Amino acid sequence: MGKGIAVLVSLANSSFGDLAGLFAERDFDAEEVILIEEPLVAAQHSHNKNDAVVCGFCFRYVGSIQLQIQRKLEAPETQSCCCHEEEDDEEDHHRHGVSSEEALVLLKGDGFSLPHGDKFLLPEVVKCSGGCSEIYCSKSCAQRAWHDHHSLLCDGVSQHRDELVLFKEFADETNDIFHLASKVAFACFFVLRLCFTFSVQLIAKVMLRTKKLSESSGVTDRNTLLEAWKPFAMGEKRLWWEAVALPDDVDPLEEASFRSQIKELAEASLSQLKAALWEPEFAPLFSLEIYGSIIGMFELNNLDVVVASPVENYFLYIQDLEPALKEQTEQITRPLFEALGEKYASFCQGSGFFALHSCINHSCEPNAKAFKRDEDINGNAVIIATRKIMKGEQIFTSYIEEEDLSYTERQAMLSDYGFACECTKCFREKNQS
Ligand SMILES: C[S@@+](CC[C@H](N)C(=O)[O-])C[C@H]1O[C@@H](n2cnc3c(N)ncnc32)[C@H](O)[C@@H]1O
Repeated sequence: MGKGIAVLVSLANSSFGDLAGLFAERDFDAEEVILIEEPLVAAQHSHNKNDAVVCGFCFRYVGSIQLQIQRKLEAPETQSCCCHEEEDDEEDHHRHGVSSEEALVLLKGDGFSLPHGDKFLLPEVVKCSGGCSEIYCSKSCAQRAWHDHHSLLCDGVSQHRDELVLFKEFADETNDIFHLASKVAFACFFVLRLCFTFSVQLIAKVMLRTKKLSESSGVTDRNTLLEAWKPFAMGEKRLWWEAVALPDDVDPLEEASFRSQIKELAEASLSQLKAALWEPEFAPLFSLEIYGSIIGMFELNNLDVVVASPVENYFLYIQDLEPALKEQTEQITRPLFEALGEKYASFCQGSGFFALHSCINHSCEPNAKAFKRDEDINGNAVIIATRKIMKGEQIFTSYIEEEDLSYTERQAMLSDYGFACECTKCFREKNQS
C-alpha cells in the first residue's frame, strides 16, 4: 500500500475490443492488495438491517456488541438471512433451549454487562441530523451521506415524506436495486468525490470511460447534472428489462411477458421516485430510458457489499478462552448464544456500485480476487493479487466459481452476465474442442 498509483483504467488494449479494462501500473506480488475502493453508491439489503446495525454510509458496525446482539434477538425470524424461516417459535425455542424473549430480558436487565465486550469496541452511534432512523459511525460519514444523497432522501426533513416512504417501501418489497437508483439520482452531484486509496489522480482516468466529464463539481445547472449522471449511465448501457437474466423458473416462451413485467416495475418505481423528489431541474434525469439504464447497469455491475460480523468474532473469542475463564464467561453468554442460534454469525450484506471495480473484466484463469482481510471492517471493495502480476498486465477476476467447471458449463453460467467468455483459457479450450 501507499506505493503510488497502482492501477489504471484504459479503454484501449483491453482484450475485448474497445471495452474498458483495469491494468496494473506496477508489479504486484501474490496476495498483495491491488485496490481498495469505496462504493460510488451502496445500500444495505433491507432484510439485513436487523442482522447488522451498521453505518448508513460506510457500513462499519456501530454501537456495541450488546446492541448488535439485541437487534438480532429483536428481529422477527423471517427477517434473518440465515435462520430456518419455516420453524415456529416453539420449535425454535426447543432447538436453542433459550428463547429470544428470555435472552432479551437478560440482556436488558439492570447492570448487565457483556463480559469481554471491551475487547470489541465499536464506534458510537451518530444519528441522522434530519431526525430519520438512519445512523452513522461518525459525524464525517453522516455529513458525507447528507451531501451525497441523504439530504433529499431523509424522510425526517422531506417535504414529500409520505411519497418518499411509499417509494422506499416499494423498493423493500420488490427490489433493493431501486434504493441504489435513488441514491444515484443525488450522488450524481458529487460524483467527482470518488475516493481511492492509492491516488485521487485516478479519478481522471476513470472518467476516461465516460468519454469526457466536466472536472468541476458542485455545479448544479442542468448540463452539469446530466454530465454527472453519465458515470453511472455509461457503466453498461443496457436497459434493465433487457439485461436481466431470465430466471430458471420462467418458461422461455414467457420471456416477453417477463420482460414487460420488469419494465412495468421500473415504471412504477420511477413514478414514485418522481412523486417523492420532483424538482424541475431534475426532470431530465427522470426518463424511463435513463432510469432503466441505471438499474440495468446495477444489474450487470453490482458487487456484493459484505462486512464480517464482530458478533461472530466475539463468540469465537469466548470459544478460545482458557478453560476456566471460558466456563465462567459462558455462564453469562451461553443463553445469548443459544437464543441467537445461527443468527450469531449473520453479517452485513448489501450491494453497491464501484466505479473502478466495474471496469475489471472476467477471466476463467484470473490473477486477482475480491478478498476482505481482518482489518477491512467497512463496505469498501478490496482486490488482491492471486499470483504475481507484472506492470502493464490486465487485472482479471472471475465472476463465477469457475475452478471445477468445463468450458460449456462456464459459458452457461456467464450467459447470465450477458456475454460469451473470450478469456485466454476459453480461447484455448474452445479451439481444442
Ligand atoms: C463489469 S464489465 C467489465 C468492464 C467492461 N469491459 C466495460 O468496458 O465496461 C463486464 C462486461 O465486460 C465484458 N467482458 C468482461 N469479461 C469478459 C470476457 N472474459 N469475455 C468477453 N467479454 C467480457 C462483457 O461485455 C461484460 O458484460
